[in-house]
Amino acid sequence: MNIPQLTTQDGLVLPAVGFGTYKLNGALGVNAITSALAAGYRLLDTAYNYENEGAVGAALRQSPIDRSQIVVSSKLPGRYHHYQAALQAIQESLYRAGLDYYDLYLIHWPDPHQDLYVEAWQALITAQQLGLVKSIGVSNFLPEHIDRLIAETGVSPVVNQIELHPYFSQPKQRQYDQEHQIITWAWSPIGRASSLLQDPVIKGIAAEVHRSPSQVILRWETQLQVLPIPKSSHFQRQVENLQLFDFELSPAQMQTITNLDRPNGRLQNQDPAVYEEF
Ligand SMILES: NC(=O)C1=CN([C@@H]2O[C@H](COP(=O)(O)OP(=O)(O)OC[C@H]3O[C@@H](n4cnc5c(N)ncnc54)[C@H](OP(=O)(O)O)[C@@H]3O)[C@@H](O)[C@H]2O)C=CC1
Ligand SMILES: O=C(O)C(=O)[C@@H](O)[C@H](O)C(=O)CO
Repeated sequence: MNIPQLTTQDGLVLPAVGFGTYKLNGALGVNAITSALAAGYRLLDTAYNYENEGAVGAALRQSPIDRSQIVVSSKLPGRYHHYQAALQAIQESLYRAGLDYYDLYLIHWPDPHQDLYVEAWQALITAQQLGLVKSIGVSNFLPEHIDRLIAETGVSPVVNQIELHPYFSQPKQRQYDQEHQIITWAWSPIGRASSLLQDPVIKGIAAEVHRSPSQVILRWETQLQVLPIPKSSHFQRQVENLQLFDFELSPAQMQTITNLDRPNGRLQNQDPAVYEEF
């Protein structure tokens, strides 16, 4: 499958759609991730807190695809934001996966009340210098958090992974990321299979373009220059969620979907200004 590519400000080449692995654990998880690689995914998103970096590593070893062809990304939990703890957690992440490097490593949440994310960022910078990770980024960071990282370390994240779907389309954060050459990734890009997939507006456009609701949403994200990371444990859906590049949404269809944005559109009210996850 021919997937377009995006290049980060430090030269990391990313496929325009990746594979989310939250809840894909154990042998069933390994099977689902192996199946995703067979379907054509070349970007895997995991996290220390998903407790499945081992499953990701096992799937990578089972796959005939060379490691160098796959972008593997993981995330640092809030309980390891102190510098030394963060460096050890990144090493532990690698041991769990059985990898000698991650292509990308993100701070999972800023946890602003704890206020250690700049220290965590300094550890990610060191991990990159040591070759443990090729590129570094953040997740769930607001402009004020990224401004501080840049002001205090001089190093910008290359990726910001945030909640983004038609009910929560994040225009301000997208604009900020774009102005700073940061690639925005969409987590829960199809709204975690909530009522979004049944939305009559989405279903109407899906009928117009002869695609599924999931494909319409993911295509809308890629046309916004956002990189979605849908998760599915089923091969057919994994394939469906990759088949996004042989059709196009018109400007009017794009705008109609963007208009679905709601002020309280988050799935679980996880506002990074106040939400903390450890
Ligand atoms: N950085 C962060 O804080 C966060 C990061 N993430 C990352 O983002 C990834 C994706 O988000 P996630 O929350 O998993 O939600 P998604 O929006 O990817 O939705 C996943 C759900 O949609 C179902 N599904 C997938 N494809 C289809 C389809 N074509 N038609 C109908 N249903 C479908 C899946 O079911 P089934 O598996 O049965 O097919 C699953 O229930 C995560 O896996 C994780 O890697 C997620 C949350 C927070
Ligand atoms: O899945 C993730 O990456 C998370 O950060 C979690 O917070 C997730 O959003 C969740 O559902 C927690 O209930």
